Amino acid sequence: MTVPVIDLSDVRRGDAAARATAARDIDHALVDIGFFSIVGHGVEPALIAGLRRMALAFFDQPAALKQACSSPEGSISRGYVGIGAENLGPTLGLDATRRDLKEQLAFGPLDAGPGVEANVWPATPAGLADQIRAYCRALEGLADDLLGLFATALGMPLTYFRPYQAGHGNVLRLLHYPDQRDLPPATGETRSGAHTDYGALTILLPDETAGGLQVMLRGGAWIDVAAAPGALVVNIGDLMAMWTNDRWVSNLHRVVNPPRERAGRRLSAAYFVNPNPNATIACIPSCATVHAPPRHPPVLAGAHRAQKIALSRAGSAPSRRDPPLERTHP
Ligand SMILES: O=C(O)CCC(=O)C(=O)O
Ligand SMILES: [Fe+2]
Repeated sequence: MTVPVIDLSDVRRGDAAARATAARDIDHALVDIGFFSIVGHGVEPALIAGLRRMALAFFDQPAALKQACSSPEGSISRGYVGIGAENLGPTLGLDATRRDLKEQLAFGPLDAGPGVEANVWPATPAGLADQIRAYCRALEGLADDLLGLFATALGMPLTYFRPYQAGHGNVLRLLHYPDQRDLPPATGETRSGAHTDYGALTILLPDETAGGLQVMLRGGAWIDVAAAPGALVVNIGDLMAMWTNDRWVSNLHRVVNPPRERAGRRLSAAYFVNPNPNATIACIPSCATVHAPPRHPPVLAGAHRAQKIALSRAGSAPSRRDPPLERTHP
């Protein structure tokens, strides 16, 4: 089994039949594996190349310059976070004591609004802020297109998810996994521990040259998430799984170390599409029946995310009351 590829070119041209086909293919992918990749997504190759170049230029700066953009105390997903400070294994209670061998730089919504935390804009490299803004604008549009297709796939009106995004909590996270010749892993350390994403969906710009991203099949085997040049990878997070009553799987994924003989770093950019923090996420009407009543109590989107971020920073995790890893089909 491989991660399916979905071409959005005809959908973006307004072809109704292509839209119905894409919605069906997305539904199958999200039921089976929780991941798919997209081509024909409309994000300009030059925008992607520019983002990658700027991100690498940021991470290549001296540590003191990066630390000057540190995530403010108490902040959720803003600014620079160094190696080992946020680790994904502990967010599920898996790999609770392991560090992720990555550093990151995160940005929230571009438009400040009530209750929206300010971004930390690095002064260098010059042009980074403009590049981030342009990429985030493009991905905001793509996220809206995808959520429209998700709504169609679930038999709901096209704009069903839009109100949940109005004061969105989307986050762009640039992720740099250093060359491991400079940073040999300690026993058990990997680029990223196994985790599920927290929100509605994630649009990942992968590093197709470096590899390393893997997703778990329902049977328990790990497979590589291979992406064609120019493709973006889409997966859903916990809140979308709850919304769909576990019809769709918020699947376990991780980033493994490169083989010892294959050096090199990995640069990826994850755009996390998070519902409004004050939105209540409860089973979508089309996803419940008398025989399959809602399985999850309603949750406040912001509270779920804050809890996960706290676990990623805690270094150890309490056991979860409500394990999200459903390995059976609904
Ligand atoms: O860098 C990657 O390829 C994946 C990162 C990831 O899964 C995450 O940060 O949630
Ligand atoms: Fe992830």
